[in-house]
Amino acid sequence: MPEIIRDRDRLLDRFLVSTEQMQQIESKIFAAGMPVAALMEKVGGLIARRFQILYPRTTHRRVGILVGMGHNGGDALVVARELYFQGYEIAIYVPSEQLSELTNQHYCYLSSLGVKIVDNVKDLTDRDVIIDGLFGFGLNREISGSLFEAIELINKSQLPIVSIDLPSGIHADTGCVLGIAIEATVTLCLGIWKVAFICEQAIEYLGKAELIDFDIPIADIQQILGKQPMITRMTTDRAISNLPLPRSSITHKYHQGHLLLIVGSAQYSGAAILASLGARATGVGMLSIAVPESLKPVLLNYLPEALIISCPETEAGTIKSLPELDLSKYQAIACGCGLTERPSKVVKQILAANCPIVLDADALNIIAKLGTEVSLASRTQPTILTPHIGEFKRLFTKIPTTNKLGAASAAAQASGAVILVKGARTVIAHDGKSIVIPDSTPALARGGSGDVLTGLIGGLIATDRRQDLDIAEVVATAAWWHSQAAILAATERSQLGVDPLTLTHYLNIVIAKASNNLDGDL
Ligand SMILES: NC(=O)C1=CN([C@@H]2O[C@H](COP(=O)(O)OP(=O)(O)OC[C@H]3O[C@@H](n4cnc5c(N)ncnc54)[C@H](OP(=O)(O)O)[C@@H]3O)[C@@H](O)[C@H]2O)[C@@H](O)CC1
Ligand SMILES: Nc1ncnc2c1ncn2[C@@H]1O[C@H](COP(=O)(O)OP(=O)(O)O)[C@@H](O)[C@H]1O
Ligand SMILES: [K+]
Repeated sequence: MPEIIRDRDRLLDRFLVSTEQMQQIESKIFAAGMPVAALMEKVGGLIARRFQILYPRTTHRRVGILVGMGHNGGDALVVARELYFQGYEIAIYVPSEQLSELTNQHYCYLSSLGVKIVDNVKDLTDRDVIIDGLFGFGLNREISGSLFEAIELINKSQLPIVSIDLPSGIHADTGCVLGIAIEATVTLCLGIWKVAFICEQAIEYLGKAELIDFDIPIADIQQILGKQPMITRMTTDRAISNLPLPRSSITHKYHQGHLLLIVGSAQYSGAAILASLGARATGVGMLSIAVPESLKPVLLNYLPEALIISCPETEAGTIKSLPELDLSKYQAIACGCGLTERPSKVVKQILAANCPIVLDADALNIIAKLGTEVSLASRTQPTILTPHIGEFKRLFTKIPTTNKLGAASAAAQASGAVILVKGARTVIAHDGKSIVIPDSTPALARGGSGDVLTGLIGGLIATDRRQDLDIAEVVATAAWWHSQAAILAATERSQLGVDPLTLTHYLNIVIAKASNNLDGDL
């Protein structure tokens, strides 16, 4: 029986493949009897149908199509033929003379139909829209010569471009630009998300990315990627199912977790407020906030429900020491936002706590100075480090950062911690597995956004009561939540209107919306 479509969509959206894995999956399908030509026909048909919705003939009749020598070009030719029969006015440009067999057959048939074939890519620049079928995941070296010039010219034309599978020029496994790449308006990724779609260097080329499902059996995907794949994408249904929702009707505050935040200084009091408001959105049962004593009034003004722990402070307004505290009563501790690097003794004390701890910002710089691995060596409970790339370099001086996914997993392996590397695409690595947050917004690129995330992570860990939920899954859920709230806020207020305080207001709204949408699906 075919997979139930809704479940299939949800599962498919979590997968991420390398070129090699995609080729292995493809081989399985072909070995099982699916003819290669039939698959290309099916994929081309799906792309053509999607294209007609995105760019109807009534508004985008004149279509220019770039055709490469491999199967990406073959897909493009099937699309060309289908659109031709739907009444689009097609012109194709085929820069290579050596086409692969199947691609060549489609080319011959199109020629026989009298479809316009142009010799110069310039002749495509007066079109309404371009379809890019030059290279897919078969791109394996730098683009140069006339191909380079063709891509350059098409990019300059400012026409909308629909890329098939990948923007030509983007390497499927690294997201790197090999010489030059098509700047797509829309990219229709075929079958399974390729790694490039979560690489920061590819973001500006992908445009709006969509997955075109061509019915690869889930069992075949799982045979190659494993039942628990090494790298997965955090998706809406996955994240929502990880939240502490719905609550038990008979729960009480002491069953909803107790989070201790250790944050703030006179200089950075706002960071303490933002982390606290992030934590508040998780509904954590009890929230204790340790701050320098002079910050108590301002914190209470924002969070009257919080238990403020007034700490003795230095002349500079930083935490001097923690008062006598029983750390065993907290389900999680998050530390570092706005702390400054002075309270290193406090951070050392926290490292000895027998509960999960989240270290961010100044706490990261403190442990980097103490020696990251040495500092974490005696931890028995999970440690979560949430560096941006600058902090990461200080924490793990020997790990190269060109490949963020690789860097995060190397750091997780070296330290035993859960590593969350921030940025346009946040990555979470732990225990040989990585989770990527596939969607976000540059609206978050402003001071204070990260403080909100620290509070969210701490709050979610403290409230988590499920035994089966991996700690990295909880951390990734918080990061997904953070991005989704920013996306919603940016939609309603523009990318400029997502100051961190506003972001905290959207945290609960976005969850209510996402849960309602999922319920509506059922
Ligand atoms: N697998 C699947 O599940 C499905 C795959 N499908 C489709 O197939 C696509 C992959 O097809 P593909 O393997 O033929 O590779 P593709 O990207 O068309 O190009 C390879 C050609 O380019 C050449 N070449 C490389 N770099 C170059 C450069 N810099 N400059 C110049 N040339 C360069 C390379 O040359 P070679 O290395 O052989 O010398 C080779 O000839 C995939 O993206 C999707 O669209 C779907 O139809 C159905 C399901
Ligand atoms: N271009 C971007 N696109 C998406 N998210 C971004 C972008 N730039 C930054 N972010 C996110 O914003 C947050 C910034 O955190 P951080 O660098 O710690 O700042 P701060 O310490 O000032 O709060 C992180 O969650 C990061 O992933
Ligand atoms: K392409």
